[in-house]
Amino acid sequence: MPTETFEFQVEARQLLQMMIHSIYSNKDVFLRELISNASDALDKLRIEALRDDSLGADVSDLHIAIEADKDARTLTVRDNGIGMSREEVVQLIGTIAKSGTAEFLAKLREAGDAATAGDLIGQFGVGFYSAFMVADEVTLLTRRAGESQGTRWSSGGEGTYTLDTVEDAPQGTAVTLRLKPADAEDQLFDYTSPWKIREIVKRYSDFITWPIRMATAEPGAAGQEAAEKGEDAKDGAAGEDGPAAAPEPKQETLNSQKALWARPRSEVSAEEYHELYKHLSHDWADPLETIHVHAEGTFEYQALLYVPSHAPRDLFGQGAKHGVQLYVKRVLIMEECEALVPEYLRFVKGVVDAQDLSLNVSREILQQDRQIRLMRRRLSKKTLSTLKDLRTGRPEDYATFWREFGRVLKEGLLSDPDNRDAILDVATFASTHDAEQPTTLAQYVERMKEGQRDIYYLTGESRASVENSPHLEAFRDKGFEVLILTDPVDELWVEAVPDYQGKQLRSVAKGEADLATEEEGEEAKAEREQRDKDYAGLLAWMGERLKEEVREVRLSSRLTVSPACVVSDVGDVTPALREMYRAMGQEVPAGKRILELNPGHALIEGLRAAHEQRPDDPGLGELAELIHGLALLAEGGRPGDPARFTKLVASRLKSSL
Ligand SMILES: Nc1ncnc2c1ncn2[C@@H]1O[C@H](COP(=O)(O)OP(=O)(O)OP(=O)(O)O)[C@@H](O)[C@H]1O
Repeated sequence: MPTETFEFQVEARQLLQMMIHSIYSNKDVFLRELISNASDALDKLRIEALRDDSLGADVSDLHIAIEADKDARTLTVRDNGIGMSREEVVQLIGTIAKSGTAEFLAKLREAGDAATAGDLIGQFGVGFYSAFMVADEVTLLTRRAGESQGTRWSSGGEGTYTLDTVEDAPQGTAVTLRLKPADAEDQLFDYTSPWKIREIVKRYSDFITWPIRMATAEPGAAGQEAAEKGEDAKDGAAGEDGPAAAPEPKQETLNSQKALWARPRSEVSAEEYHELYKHLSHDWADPLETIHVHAEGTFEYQALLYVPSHAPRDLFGQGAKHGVQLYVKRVLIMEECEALVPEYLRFVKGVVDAQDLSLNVSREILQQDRQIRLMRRRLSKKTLSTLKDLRTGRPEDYATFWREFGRVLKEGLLSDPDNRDAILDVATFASTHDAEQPTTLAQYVERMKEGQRDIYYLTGESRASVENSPHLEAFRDKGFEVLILTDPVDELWVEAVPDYQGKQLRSVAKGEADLATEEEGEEAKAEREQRDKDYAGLLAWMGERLKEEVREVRLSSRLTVSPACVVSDVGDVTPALREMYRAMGQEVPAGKRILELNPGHALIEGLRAAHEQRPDDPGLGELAELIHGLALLAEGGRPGDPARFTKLVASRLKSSL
C-alpha cells in the first residue's frame, strides 16, 4: 500500500498546535508520557497473553528500550508490548476521543496567558502528543501482537499525518522523535544525552515495573557525558572513568522497578508517590491525598490509593472509569478492578497488590470473592477516615475535594448503608447559618436551638431559589438553621437517611411545620383554635374548588410573608424527584399535594371575608386558582395550566388600571 495522508480531527489539531507552541513549560515530561504508554502496552500484552494462548506473542523479555542518536538528533522509545493495528492507530493517535475536549480547548483559549494555560493542560494531560513539545517530527512504527503487518504513522504536527503499511515491523511500538534543537532558555534540553535521559527516567519513571533499558557506549561515552554534565559528573559518575578505549555498547537498566506500594511508607518520598499517581491516572497534576496501606496477617496485601485534585470530565458519564489496578504478587492482572472500590469512590485511583489470589481470576469471580470483599470494606473505611482527617487537618484541600467529588461521595449514602455515618462525617452542606462556609452535620447539631428536635433541610435548584422559598419563612424568623441541598443526588439520599445522631432529617417543605407547638402557651393555643374555626368554611370551600389539583387546603404555620405555599406529605415523592425519575425513564404518577394558606396575610384574610359575604361569586373561585398558581411559582414550579393562569392574571391586571 502506498503512503496515505490523513487529516487530524479538529480537536486533535488544536491540541497539537498548543503542544508545538509549548504552553507547557516542563518539557521533560514527554519522556514520562511515552514510557507510561509503553508500560501500559506491556501490561496489556501480558494480560492478553494470559487469557489467550493462541495470541502467539513472545512475552519472554518484555521491556522498554530507549535509543538516542546524537548525530541524527533522534530519540526512540521502543516497547515489545501489545502494539496497535492500523485502525487503532487512526483511532487512538489521529483523534482525541476524550469527552469534554472541545470545552477544554475553549477554556484554554480564554485563559490567554501561558501560565494558566500550562496549568490547564496539566489537568488535561495529552500523552503521546506531548512528544511534539520537543520534536518537529514524530514517527511511530507499530505491529499489534497476533497480526502480521505493521503500520508506520508519521507527522510534523501540522494538519496532517501519513500512514504506511510495513511488512517486517517488530511486534510492539517504537516512537521516534526528530528532536528540535536544544534551547535551555526554553527548557528544551539535549534529549540525546544519556545523562539527561537517566535523570528523567529516575525522576518520573523509576517505579515502572518493566525494565527501561538504554544502550550506552562505554566507557568512551561516559567521558563525553561527564564533560556534558560538567562539574556534577565528579560526584555521581564514580567508576565510569577509565582509560579511553573503543566504545562497547552496553545495556543499562535505568529504573529500579521497585513497587512503591511494597516499600515502607517512611522510605517513599512525596514526589515518588506523585509520579506513580501520574502514571496510573494519566493525570498531570499532583493528587490531593495518598493512602498507603500494608495489611498483614492471614490475608496479606498492599494498597496505594490516591484522591485526585480534580474530577475527570466523565465522572458522571456512562462509561466513567472505575476501579483500581489489581496486582497479584507484583504482577498486574487487571487494570480497572471495580470489585475493589465501591462506585461512589470511583474517583479513587491506585493499586492493590494481593499475595493470595489466583493469577487468572476473572471479574465475575472477583465480585464474589470473600477476600476481595474484605479488602473493599477495609479500603472504603480507610478512604473515608482519610477524607475525614483531610477535612479537619487541611480545610482548603478538603474544600477542593468536596467541590470536585462531594456529589459522587453522597451517592454512598444510598448505596452503602454500613458506611453511612462515616460518609456523613466527611460530608459538608451549605446552610442558612453562613452564606459562604458549609457546615458538617455535627456542627449543625451543636448549634441547634433549644426546643429544636430535628435537622431541617430544603432541596432546590440553587442556593438562591432555596433561600427565597416561602417554606423557609417561619424557620428563618425563629432562627432555625436549614441545610440548603442543591445537588440532584440530595433529593435521593435524604429519603434514605432517616437520622443523624438520633436527630431526624426533615424537609421544611414536607408535612406540618410544628414549629410553634413546643413553646406555645395556653393563650396562643386558644387563638389558634379560634382561627381554625374562623377559617373552616374557607378551607372546605377552597379544598372543594381545587380538588383536582390538591389533596387538602389548610392553614400554615411556616409562612410569615407569603400568602400561600404548597407542601408534600412526609414520604411523598417531591416534584424534583419525580423529574429525576422521569429523566431516568421512569414515570412516577404525580401525587396531589397540600396547599397551605397564611392567615396573617392580607390577601388570605380578605379572601375569607369576601367568601363569607359572597360565597357564590365566581371571581373568588378564580382567585383561589391564582393563589394556588402563585404558590407553585414561588417554589420554582409552574401552574398546572400556565395558559389559563396567565389569562386570569392579565384580566385582573387590566381591571386594576
Ligand atoms: N506504545 C504504545 N503501545 C500501544 N498503544 C499505544 C502506545 N502509545 C499509545 N498507545 C495507544 O494510544 C492511546 C492514546 O495515547 P495517549 O498517550 O495520547 O493518551 P492516553 O495515554 O490514553 O491518555 P493521556 O493523554 O491522558 O495520557 C493510548 O490509550 C493507547 O491505546
